Amino acid sequence: MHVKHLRTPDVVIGADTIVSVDEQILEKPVDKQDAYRMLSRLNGKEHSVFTGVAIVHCSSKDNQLETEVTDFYEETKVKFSDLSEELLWEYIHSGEPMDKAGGYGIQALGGMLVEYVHGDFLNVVGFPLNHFCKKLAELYYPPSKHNVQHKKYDSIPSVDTFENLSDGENDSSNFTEHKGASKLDSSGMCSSEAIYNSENSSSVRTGFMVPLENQNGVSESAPKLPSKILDLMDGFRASKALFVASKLKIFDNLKDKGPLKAVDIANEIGASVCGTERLLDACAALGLLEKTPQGYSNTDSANAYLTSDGEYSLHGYIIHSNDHLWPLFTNLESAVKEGSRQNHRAFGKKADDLFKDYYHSQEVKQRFMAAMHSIAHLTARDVATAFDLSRFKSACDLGGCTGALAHELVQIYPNLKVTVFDLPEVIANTSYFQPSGQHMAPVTFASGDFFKDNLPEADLYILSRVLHDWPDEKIHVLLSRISAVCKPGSALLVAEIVLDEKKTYPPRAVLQSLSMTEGKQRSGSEYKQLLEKYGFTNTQIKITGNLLDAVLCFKKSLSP
Ligand SMILES: C[S@@+](CC[C@H](N)C(=O)[O-])C[C@H]1O[C@@H](n2cnc3c(N)ncnc32)[C@H](O)[C@@H]1O
Repeated sequence: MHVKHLRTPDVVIGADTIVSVDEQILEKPVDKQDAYRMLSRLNGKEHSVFTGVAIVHCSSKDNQLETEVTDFYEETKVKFSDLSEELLWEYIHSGEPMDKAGGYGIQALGGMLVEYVHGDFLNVVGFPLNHFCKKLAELYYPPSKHNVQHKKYDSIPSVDTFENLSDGENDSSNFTEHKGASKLDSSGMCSSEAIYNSENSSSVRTGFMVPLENQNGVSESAPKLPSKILDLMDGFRASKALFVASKLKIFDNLKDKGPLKAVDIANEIGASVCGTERLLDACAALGLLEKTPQGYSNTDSANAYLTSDGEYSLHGYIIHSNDHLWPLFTNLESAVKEGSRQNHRAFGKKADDLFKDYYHSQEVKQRFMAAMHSIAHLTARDVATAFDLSRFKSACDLGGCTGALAHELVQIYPNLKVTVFDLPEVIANTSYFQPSGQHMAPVTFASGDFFKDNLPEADLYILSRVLHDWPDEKIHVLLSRISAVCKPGSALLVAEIVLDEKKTYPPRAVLQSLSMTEGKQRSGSEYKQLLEKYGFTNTQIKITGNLLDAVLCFKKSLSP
């Protein structure tokens, strides 16, 4: 403007907004699938919306442009409720997500996805007006350092118009009483006011927050609460409350019932009334239960995921987390110091083979299988549809456990026959997990050891949550054996959490690694490299937005 139109603007304002979840930035989706990936990441979780703003104050001196830049950002926390696939897709089909950071617009249809907003709503819309006004006021009316009494505002400061701010006639030593202050107070919009007493004049002005400085010039404004750190500090209490409520079958007892009083639930589960009441309140505080004067009841999420017979129940995995992972994680310090698994400390004996350890007792085995089943069932649809597998006629799910993925595959691809291959002690216990009322013919179960025994013939092999468990030598044996039986053009589908290239996302995978199995989690390029070593090419990676991602690769044709 200065050069082209020979006019110097007073001020230029730039702003842009991003959405961030689990330390990742979500920009605008490039297509519907990308919008789905973003919205699935936000589903049921709290995320942050940041807007960065730059205010460039311009002036010209001797025809030279002079600029002074002030920048700031505003963060607002937004939580999505637990949303169904149908709702997400309906929202995506509305077309609204496409030009919006994070794939939603809170001011329109996207508002229905949001459970709560902590902070400035307008910041989520795209511009943090309140913070901006405060900044403008600071810039144009810097407060005197002396005698500043400070009180905090809850609401928008009383700036009549922006013209008032930019007229340049007022300065910090020449405040006049601002009529808006009492108007706002009486209407209840502002909870308090800031009062400045300069040496020469006593005047009242409202409009912006100024940190009070003590005699040493040190700011005494309250520090910003580190909410993420505080949440992590409390995380273990919340996890344990969920585990114990699941173990005591609180969610099962409340299923399909009206609100129940603590005393009734305590009687049902054979626990103390005072202890039960505290646990129920903790579950209500964590959003797992509803509490009303009539008593406690399950939330929709608790009915769907926390009851032991819910279709997508996570009960199995929660019990595994309580009984197996929790004792291991309480020995994390030793695990880190020694660089090894801590089964001997947690369970009193060393684990030579991860699975022998799980399968040494019927109870532990069933618990482990239920845990695997709950995650496999929840992820099976997304893994099965990550790629079009309709060209394959037969598949073999190696280490396929209860057959949850196999059953989903045959539903989606009716021409596919799937064999689930697992250790004999697992195959002997799969009947409990089979879906009822389905035509079962296309899924068969075969027992064997994939390191030693003949692998069933198939034109698609599957390794779901297998590779991350084993050290490189074992992976070498397994992939060499699969590669040897795989005909050119046949494929291998790997289902794992695929790490980003920095290997810090998603945190779930990085935290799983702390269990110190001899295996490891890998990034997309690491999977590609590993699979290429065993003759698999054309590797495609699909980040599903679910708990497991998918990698598909094809056996290279023999060179002529
Ligand atoms: C982490 S679980 C994953 C189960 C299932 N694929 C899923 O994604 O839910 C690993 C599976 O590999 C099986 N497994 C371990 N060692 C095996 C072996 N030597 N031969 C065949 N299966 C094995 C285990 O019994 C278990 O079912």
